[in-house]
Amino acid sequence: MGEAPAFIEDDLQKGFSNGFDLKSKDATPTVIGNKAYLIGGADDESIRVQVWDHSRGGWVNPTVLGTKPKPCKGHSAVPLNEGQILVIQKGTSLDDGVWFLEVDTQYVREQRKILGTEVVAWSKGVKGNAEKPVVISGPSGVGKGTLISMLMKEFPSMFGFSVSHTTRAPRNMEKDSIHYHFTERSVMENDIKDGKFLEFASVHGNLYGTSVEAVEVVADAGKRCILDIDVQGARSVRASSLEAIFIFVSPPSMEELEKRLRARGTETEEQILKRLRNAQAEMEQGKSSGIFDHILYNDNLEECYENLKELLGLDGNVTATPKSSPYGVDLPLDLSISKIDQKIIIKRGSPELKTATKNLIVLDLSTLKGGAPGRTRGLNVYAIDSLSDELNGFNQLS
Ligand SMILES: Nc1nc2c(ncn2[C@@H]2O[C@H](COP(=O)(O)OP(=O)(O)O)[C@@H](O)[C@H]2O)c(=O)[nH]1
Ligand SMILES: Nc1ncnc2c1ncn2[C@@H]1O[C@H](COP(=O)(O)OP(=O)(O)O)[C@@H](O)[C@H]1O
Repeated sequence: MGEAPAFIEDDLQKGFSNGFDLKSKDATPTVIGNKAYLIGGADDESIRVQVWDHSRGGWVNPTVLGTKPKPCKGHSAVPLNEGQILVIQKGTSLDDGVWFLEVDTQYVREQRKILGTEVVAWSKGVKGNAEKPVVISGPSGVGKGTLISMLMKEFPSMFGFSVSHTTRAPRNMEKDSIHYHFTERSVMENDIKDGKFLEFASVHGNLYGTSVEAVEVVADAGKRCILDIDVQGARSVRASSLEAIFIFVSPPSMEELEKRLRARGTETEEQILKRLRNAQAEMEQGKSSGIFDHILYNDNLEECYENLKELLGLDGNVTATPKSSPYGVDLPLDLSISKIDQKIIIKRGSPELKTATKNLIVLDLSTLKGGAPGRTRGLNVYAIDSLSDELNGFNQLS
């Protein structure tokens, strides 16, 4: 698995002229298809990646997307079947040390077309049960914010709000970095150009957007992400790799919507009229675009909230998922890795060492969700005493 084919062997014989220290074990390329990926040799603040493209017969410096892992004292790389390379950093904590380098996923292929260059993308692996993020859309004043607040209040450890960026001015009670990241248009436009946004849209004359970081922060906390975004944003997210549940909140009537918007008292008359005009189009798109999995009618608030909970599977006795152990554990410098189906076994100490109690850490990759841009969620991590019979005959990788 992942052994260097002849073309790589030839290049190794000749010696790379790409500045990598091939005496280091970490400089062994990982092969996927007819390309080899050399990970290592930090050039600045992050780990460097180079690609050997056999069809072009040369080394390529790819465009590297995503938050990059910090340089570390070494790593093990394991090719996965899904166009990804699992990179486990030695000498770091398990929370920070599990990364996926996407080299041929749908996102990477799309970006390759857009950018016209070789592309790879980093995505950090995070624990948790990988419940799908929840996208909530609907016209201004329908009650999205109210419903989300109720959910966050009842299930604070389960949900995390994706704090959007906006160029609109803050309302009286709104706090920067809690309700929105209030931003200058020029700053936000530059950040969009730099690929920092998962989606963005112009809504009611202002720019709004979800940064990749906004959803990463929630995933890192092991929580289910809630996004309050407009229909255009929902369409972009639908087309992305985020794999969310899409809910459109509809008012009982346009008259009631206007009443709520006016009663909220946060907008000028001009802004209210603009929001009501846009509401017509949003209602049509919301109900007919095929983007949304569910339409929720917000007539009676309590009833609507109960329906929302039912959609999210929260209507029974729900307890927060316990944090999976052994997070907080350090990945030692002398670890060895094996792969059995969808499980990665990390053994502390060299392969020859006898396994001590709880010396094996299992990374179960079978429930992974998401990926670049953003985190790879659903990493299941646990410690075991010894390899059971079913795990016998595993394939030593490094
Ligand atoms: N596309 C997109 N829309 C957003 C984002 N954040 C908020 N919105 C939408 O922008 C619209 C206006 O939001 P806001 O100014 O808070 O007004 P409100 O809907 O009346 O509370 C709403 O439809 C939000 O769902 C975002 O990050 N991306
Ligand atoms: N079912 C409902 N019945 C009456 N008023 C509601 C209902 N749901 C929300 N509201 C009120 O309507 C106003 C707009 O709600 P809000 O959550 O701010 O909407 P949005 O976030 O969709 O713009 C708020 O004053 C809120 O208290």
